[in-house]
Amino acid sequence: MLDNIKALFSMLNKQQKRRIYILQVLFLISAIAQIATIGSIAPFIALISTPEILETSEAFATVYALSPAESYYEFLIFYSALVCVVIFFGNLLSAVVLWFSYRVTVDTGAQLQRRLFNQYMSNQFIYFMKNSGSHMISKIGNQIPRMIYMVLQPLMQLISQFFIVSLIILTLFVVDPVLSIITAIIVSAVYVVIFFTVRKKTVEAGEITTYVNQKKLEILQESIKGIRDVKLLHVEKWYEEQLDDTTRMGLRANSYVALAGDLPRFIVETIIFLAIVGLALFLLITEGSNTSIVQTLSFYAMAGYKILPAAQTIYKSLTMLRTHGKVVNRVRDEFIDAAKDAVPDSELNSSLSGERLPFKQRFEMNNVVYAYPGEAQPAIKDLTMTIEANSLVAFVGASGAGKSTIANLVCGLISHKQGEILLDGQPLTNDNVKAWQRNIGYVPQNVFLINESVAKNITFGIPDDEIDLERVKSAAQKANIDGFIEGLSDGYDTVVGENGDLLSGGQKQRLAIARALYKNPSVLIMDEATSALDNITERNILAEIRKLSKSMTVIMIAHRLSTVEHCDNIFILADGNITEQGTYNQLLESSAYFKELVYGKEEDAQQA
Ligand SMILES: Nc1ncnc2c1ncn2[C@@H]1O[C@H](COP(=O)(O)OP(=O)(O)OP(=O)(O)O)[C@@H](O)[C@H]1O
Repeated sequence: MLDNIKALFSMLNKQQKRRIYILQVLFLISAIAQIATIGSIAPFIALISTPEILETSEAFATVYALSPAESYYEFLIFYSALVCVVIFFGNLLSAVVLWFSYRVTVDTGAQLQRRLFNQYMSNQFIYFMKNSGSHMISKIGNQIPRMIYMVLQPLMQLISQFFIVSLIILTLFVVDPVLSIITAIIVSAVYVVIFFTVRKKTVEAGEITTYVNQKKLEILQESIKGIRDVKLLHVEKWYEEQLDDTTRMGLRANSYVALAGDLPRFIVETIIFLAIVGLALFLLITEGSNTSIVQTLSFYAMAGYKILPAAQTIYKSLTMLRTHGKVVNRVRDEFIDAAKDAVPDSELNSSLSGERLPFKQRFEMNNVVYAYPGEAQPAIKDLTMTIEANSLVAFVGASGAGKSTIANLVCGLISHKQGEILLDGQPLTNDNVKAWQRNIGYVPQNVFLINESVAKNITFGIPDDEIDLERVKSAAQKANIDGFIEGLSDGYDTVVGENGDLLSGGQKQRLAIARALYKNPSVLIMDEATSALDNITERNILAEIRKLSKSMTVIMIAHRLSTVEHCDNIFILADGNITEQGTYNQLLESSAYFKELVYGKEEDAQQA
């Protein structure tokens, strides 16, 4: 458990630690205030039950003399008011400290979530290819809140209640050392025995909770995102049962932890009640009926009334720490892992604005080698090529030949390990890659759309007040989707549904093209970006793209040869390298592979 607490503190920054230390001081002050409330009740009861105490007790006589009261009743009112003030301010202070404690812990959680998200975002593109999205979502959305609510908050409660219990026992010790030691031993023995009896199962319950949270997320993502397959395979019931089984497993674990946390209360409550009854009988037998018995009993009853919930909270907090402690180490490890290859925070940019790298002549790759992390075989092998600025080029090749990998290298989303990439003769490095990326518009194979308006999908990532509607319309026109958008009920304000579910595949692709063009890129990369379009729409877009390529470099990754006919240069890729290049007509002459592709196409056309 100490290991978990250390791990938790290792994640906090200086300010967070300072606030937690301040909180400890406040806990101590609040505990002292609570003790004052206990201490003020017993004399009050004595004063009511025995008015003559004002003369018999030296302490009462002194307070009476110092007070403005001139009679017993006036003093009773004065003392009652004093008790009320002590109780009111004591509890007010405790409430304020509790509020501050929640603020500090919740704030810490929010900051940690933001920091982990920032670390994820500071990673290279490859990090997101290696790590699953649900894993990252679960860390931020699930495990950090669990760490805050199930570990940090219980830890703070444990410390605050520990102060209260210790001070009560200390006060009892001053009043009656033997009795206080016996109380402390009995109460702690009950808690310790139960804690050690249930601790193994509570740790297991914590592990089950971690598993269940992750599993539920996966089941929900799989079934909802893969709804088409789920429906066609008729496996809705299977997913429902999976979800139900997993949820039940989690609930069983949680109810065990809840029961283990509440169980000792009943035992300790009974013991304390019996102890007070026993004490009353003992005092009656040894001292006879007198006022000091009432005073002593009310003091112990008040102490018991305060000590019981405090001890219970300590125990429950310990059970929570035991159950969920491991989540802290997991989050800490995630911070370490995500920080390994993260770039410094200052290099992250939150807008499109910023310097662009001038690109006027050519893009070159010289003997570039790229292997995906953990892969023995490079995906790109000793590749050399030149793309002239403001030209229209295409990459053609079999599936897995390396086309998308080249596109990622051109974008600087992945970094080559050998060889060099030159932009107008200048090497592409970590220092200029951001400025280079501002030049690039990328249309991916799988279009990602957000559940927002058409305009926001085109301007993706731009703050609302910076959206330029004229530019949006111009991009839509070039992508051949302006007519469709204007025909929609809300035009550019029409919401497209989650991942564009209210649109056809071709409409999604054209929105993605408009999004890439909105950036006014000097390089446009289209990764199979017209595959879902009908022939006429594709022809219209390609005509537009050809016009654009007079003032923009266009790189197309293509399976369909119809898209490459008018290219200035076509690169044929096989097994991570360029095997041939030339114009459409040149390749028809020189490349057997290309010829086969074209003949295939012609045969298809004839069949159609
Ligand atoms: N994230 C990755 N990790 C490991 N290997 C990868 C990864 N992505 C791609 N590869 C491998 O790199 C090689 C090139 O893949 P790439 O996606 O670039 O091919 P492609 O020509 O674009 O294929 P397709 O036309 O099917 O999209 C393939 O052998 C592929 O298995």
